[in-house]
Amino acid sequence: MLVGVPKEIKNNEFRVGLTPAAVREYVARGHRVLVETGAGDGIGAGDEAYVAAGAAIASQAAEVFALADMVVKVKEPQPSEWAQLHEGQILFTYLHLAPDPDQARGLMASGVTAVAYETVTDAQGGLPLLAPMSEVAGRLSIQAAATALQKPNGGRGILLGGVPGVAPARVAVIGGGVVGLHAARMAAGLGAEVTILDRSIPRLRELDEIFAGRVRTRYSTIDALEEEVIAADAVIGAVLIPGATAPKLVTRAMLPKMKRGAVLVDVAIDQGGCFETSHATTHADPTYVEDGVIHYCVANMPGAVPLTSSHALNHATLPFGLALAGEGLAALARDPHLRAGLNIHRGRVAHRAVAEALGVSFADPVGIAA
Ligand SMILES: NC(=O)C1=CN([C@@H]2O[C@H](COP(=O)(O)OP(=O)(O)OC[C@H]3O[C@@H](n4cnc5c(N)ncnc54)[C@H](O)[C@@H]3O)[C@@H](O)[C@H]2O)C=CC1
Ligand SMILES: CC(=O)C(=O)O
Ligand SMILES: [Mg+2]
Repeated sequence: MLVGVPKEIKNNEFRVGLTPAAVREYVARGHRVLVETGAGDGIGAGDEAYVAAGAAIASQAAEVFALADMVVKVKEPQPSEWAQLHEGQILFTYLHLAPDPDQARGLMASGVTAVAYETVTDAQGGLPLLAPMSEVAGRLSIQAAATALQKPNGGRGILLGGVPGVAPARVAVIGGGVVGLHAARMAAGLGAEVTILDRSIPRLRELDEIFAGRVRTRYSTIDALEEEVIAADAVIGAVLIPGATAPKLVTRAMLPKMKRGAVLVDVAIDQGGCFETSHATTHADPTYVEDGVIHYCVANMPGAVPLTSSHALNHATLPFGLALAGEGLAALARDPHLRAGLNIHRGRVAHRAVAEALGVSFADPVGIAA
């Protein structure tokens, strides 16, 4: 198969779909890889590193989109990229279609078979291609909160860990999955007073074991959520219902009750956000203020640390990408976990939760290679 890697074009997105080490794995299995010039610049991997790994270099993205049997990216295709995808081609990348009907229409019109990293599953009920970036974003969310809380940045002027004799900041983490765990770990590590809210009792039990009393856990009723949000200096939004639009858990009506200069970090913004007042921002202009509360809603947080993120992402995507390259659509027929990643096929939405969120009919992907 010819595997194509265009340079990412989303605002301040410095990750790359395949690292040189991943390219070498594809080439070792007899695939050809075509990489757009400069695609690896953000991780310090120049064209020469890709050539050494066995790739050919394309001078323009158009060449990659025209020739590739499978396009491997990081972020959802931007409008200029939808137009270049075509029938018979596989797209393997993050999509986050539920809150993005325009992209869904663009991909359906292109005829591409689009496999979304974020809905690929594993036998343990996890999301193995979302997890590494959730680890990164969870950890980054506390760096973002700490920065926003500084007075010159418009925040309350509180240090997350406090100092001896002065109370630390309070951090509420809504959703105790991968993002929530890593956010809580960083916040607790810096000395903050942390509460994690979740609706899964088994997960709250696990978190209680992991943190051994260092972090509080609370079942997320409306009451508990309101209490924690109002008391918090920083709130991290980290809920997920796979494929679906995020539930709006912090309402506009709660904001006036919050502390002035508190910060909301909506990591779930890529699924539409879990705060009613969230709208997506970019690394170029990451925050805005509503009702005296700072909002940080960057949808590609890991793009800010591309060295860490690109390697972590490639480690997770590699076996699935190799299966797609080796077997084509038959890999989707064989592996139900990879098939769970299928979002668009033959102009139809092939993921039930995505179809429900978009209000379109669902085309069952079973028997896809037939
Ligand atoms: N902004 C960014 O750059 C990035 C965003 N993300 C996003 O972060 C979000 C969280 O991802 P993960 O932690 O990997 O998901 P996860 O599936 O590991 O965890 C989600 C947690 O939310 C809980 N939950 C669901 N509904 C809830 C509710 N109503 N109240 C309380 N808890 C609830 C679940 O029980 C689960 O423990 C996703 O939307 C993901 O796409 C992930 C990486 C980067
Ligand atoms: C998960 C995701 O959307 C990201 O890493 O940008
Ligand atoms: Mg995202």
